[in-house]
Amino acid sequence: MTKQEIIKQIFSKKSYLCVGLDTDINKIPSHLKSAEDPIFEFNKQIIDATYEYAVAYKPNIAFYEAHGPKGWESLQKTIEYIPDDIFTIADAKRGDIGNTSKMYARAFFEQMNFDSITVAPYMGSDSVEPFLEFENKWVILLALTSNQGSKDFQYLKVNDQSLFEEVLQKSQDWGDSENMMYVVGATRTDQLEKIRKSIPNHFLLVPGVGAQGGNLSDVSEKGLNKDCGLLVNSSRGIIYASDEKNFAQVAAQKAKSIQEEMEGYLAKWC
Ligand SMILES: O=c1ccn([C@@H]2O[C@H](COP(=O)(O)O)[C@@H](O)[C@H]2O)c(=O)[nH]1
Repeated sequence: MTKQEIIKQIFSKKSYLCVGLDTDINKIPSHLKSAEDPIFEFNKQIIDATYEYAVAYKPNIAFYEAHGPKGWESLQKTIEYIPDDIFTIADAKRGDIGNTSKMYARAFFEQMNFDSITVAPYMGSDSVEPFLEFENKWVILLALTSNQGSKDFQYLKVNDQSLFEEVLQKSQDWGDSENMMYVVGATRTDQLEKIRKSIPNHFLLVPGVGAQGGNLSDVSEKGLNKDCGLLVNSSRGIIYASDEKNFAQVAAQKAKSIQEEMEGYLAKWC
């Protein structure tokens, strides 16, 4: 999917919501557990209910890998079910020596046809570049993550700046705002203005609103640019809003209320 296609979706739906499909068999409503593929059945109903309000879906690959071959099958069915006009993110956090990264890229871009994949920058340019060789596919590079442990390394000083700033700067040599986005946690808004200044045109994937306590208003005020430039993810806050039979309806209400808030911010800041 191209940047222009992403922007078109955002302004037509008036939403920059990404729904995270972190589907945990232990958290899905009990009436679905007798289905042939409960994980896919849950995802299907969540997608049907939230499609109107979302521009992206982000299955976190760990939740599927944990079930072995059956989990990969649920993931494949899920990705095939997501409508073509929706941006898809494989939250896989991959990255290895070049010839291995190439295989990861083939798995997620060719076999599963994801639009994008999250990649860890730690192994450097040759671990990221193989993902950038695919046309209309995106690398979403981890920059400043939402978890507590981000403080262990990401703020360490390197060349007079924080390591995450070094990642932002150095990676400008690898790709551009047409094929690279960055992960910046919603719990890190104290850095967001500065990040937006240093990469004015890139999209940011922002996880951490909802269950992790990040604030959508703050993220939007500091992170929006003229093209929107944000995909804000919520997983548990939407998909597990209810564990009753009406879970999909409740998920839709949650997604709708986030979309309505986003509509206001788009009108104000873009
Ligand atoms: O910095 C990061 C990078 C990735 N994630 C992932 O996003 C979702 C967040 O889920 P919630 O339930 O909305 O908290 C999850 O898949 C994480 O692995 C992140 O949270 N922070």
